[in-house]
Amino acid sequence: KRRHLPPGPIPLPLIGNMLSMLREKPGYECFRRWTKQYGDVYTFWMGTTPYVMIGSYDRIKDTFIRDGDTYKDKFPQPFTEKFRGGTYGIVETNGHLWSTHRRFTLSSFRDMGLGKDLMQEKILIEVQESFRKFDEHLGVEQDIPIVLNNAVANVINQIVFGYRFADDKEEEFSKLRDLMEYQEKAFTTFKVHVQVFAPKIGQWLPGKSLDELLGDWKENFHTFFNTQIENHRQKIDFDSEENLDYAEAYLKEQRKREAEGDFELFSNKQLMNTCLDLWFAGLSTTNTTTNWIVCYIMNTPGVQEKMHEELDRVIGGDRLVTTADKNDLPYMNAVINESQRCANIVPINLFHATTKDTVIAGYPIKQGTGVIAQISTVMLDEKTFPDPYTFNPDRFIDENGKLKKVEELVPFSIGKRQCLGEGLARMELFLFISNFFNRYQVSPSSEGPPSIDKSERVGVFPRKFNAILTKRH
Ligand code: HEM
Repeated sequence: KRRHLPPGPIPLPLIGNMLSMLREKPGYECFRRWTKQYGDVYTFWMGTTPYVMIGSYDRIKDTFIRDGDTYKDKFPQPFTEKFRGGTYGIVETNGHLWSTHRRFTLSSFRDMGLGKDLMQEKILIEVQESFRKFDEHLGVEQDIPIVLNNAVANVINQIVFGYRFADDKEEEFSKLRDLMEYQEKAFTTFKVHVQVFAPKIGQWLPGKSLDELLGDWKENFHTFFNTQIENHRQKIDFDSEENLDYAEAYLKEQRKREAEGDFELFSNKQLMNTCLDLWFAGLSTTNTTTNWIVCYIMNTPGVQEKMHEELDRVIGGDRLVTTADKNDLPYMNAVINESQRCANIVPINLFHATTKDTVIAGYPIKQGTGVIAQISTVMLDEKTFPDPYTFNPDRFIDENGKLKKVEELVPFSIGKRQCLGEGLARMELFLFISNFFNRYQVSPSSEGPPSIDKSERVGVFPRKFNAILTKRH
C-alpha cells in the first residue's frame, strides 16, 4: 500500500507510526521531525490507516484553501460514531448533512447576535460574575481554572440552551465537569489510543476496554443533552419570531422541515449531536486556551507588567475592557496570539479525507484518503517563529509598536472546515483575559507558577493550579 503514497516514516505492522506520537508527548515533535526529513508532504500511519500530512503553511494554503472542496470531508472515526450512535453532528459529518448544518448554525449564531454587542454583553456578565467569585478569596491561594471554566461553560450553555450554571444549576455543571475530566483521563490512555486506531492489538493490552469506559459516561452525557432538548420542546412558543437559544432555533427549523415532509435532515439524533458538538467544541477548546494563557503569562517574567502598563494607559480601573478597545491594546493581543501559538491545543488536528482523486506535491492521491492540515507544525516552524518553544509575545509586535499580522498563526485551522466558533472564541479570549488582568495582580501560589510541561499525555489539556489574586485598582 505504501508504494502509492508520499514517502514517510516506516510504519510498524498493525500499529503504524503511532508509537512515535505516544513517545513524544504531547505529539508535536514527531511531526516537526518528519517535515524536516521528508518535506511538507509525507504519510503518517495511525494503526493500519494512512494519513497524508501537510506540514507547511504554503502547502496547506495550496490544498485546503485553493482547492478547498477536495479537502472538506472528514475521515470516518468508528470510536466517535459509537459515542454518537451513528454519523451525526457537524464536526464529523460530510456532504449535505454537514453543509446544511454548518450554514444553519452560522446563520442562527448571527441571528442571536454573535459577533455583535449582544454577545459581548453576555460574556461581560460572565466576566463580572467571575470577579465576584475571585473577590471572595482575595489575597489567599485560590483555584483560578475552576472559575474561568465555569464562566466559559456559561457562555456556551447560554448560546445552546439559554441558561447559566448558576445557583441551583451549579451542581449540574459540577457533574458535567467531572464527566469531562473523566473523558480527558480515560480516553487518552495508551491502551485507548491503540484500541481506537489498532483494535487488533489494543484489545490485548491490560486496562479497561473502550466499551467499558464508554458505558455510563455516554449515558450521562446523552441524558443531559436529551433532557435539555425535551424541556425546550415542551416550553417554546413555535410561533414566536425570535429565538432565545440555538436549541429553540433548531426545533423550529425541524418543525418547518417536517411540515414539508422532510424528517431526515433535522432529526432528533442530529439535533442532540449538533448541540453536543457546539457544547464540547465551544467549551473544551476555549477553556483549555484560557487556562494556558494564564499559565504562560505566570511563567514569563515581565509579561504581566507590560500588560498592566498598557491596560493602565488605555483603560484604567473604572470600567470594563470591551471589544471597542481591541485595536488600542496591541500587547494584549500579542499575548493572546502567542499563547494560542504556544498552547497549540491540537497537536494532530482533525482527520480529513479527499473528496476526489487528486495530486499533492506530484503524488497521486485517491479519493477517500485521509489527509491532515498539520497546523501544530506550522505554528512551531522556526522560519516564521524563531526559537518556537519560547513564549515571546513581542514576536507579534512590529517596530512601531503595532500588532503584526502573521498568517501562519492558525490555531483555528484553515479551509472549509475552519473552526465555526472562531469569532465567539476570539471575543471570549479577549474579554476574559484582558478584564482578568486589568482587575488583578496574579501571583503564584506557594507551589510556584503552574507547570507548562506537556510531556505527560498525548494532547493538550487544562492545568489545575492555584494562584493569589490582589485587586489593582
Ligand atoms: C480557542 C478556541 C477554539 C479553538 C482553538 C478551536 C479550534 C478548532 C479547530 C482546530 C477545528 C478543526 C478544523 C479542521 O477540521 O481543520 C475546529 C472545528 C470546529 N470548531 Fe472550534 N475552536 C475553538 C472554539 C470553538 C467554539 C467556541 C465553538 C462553538 C461555538 C467551536 C466549534 C467548532 C465546530 C462546530 C467545528 C467543526 C467545524 C466543521 O467541521 O465544519 N470551536 N475548531
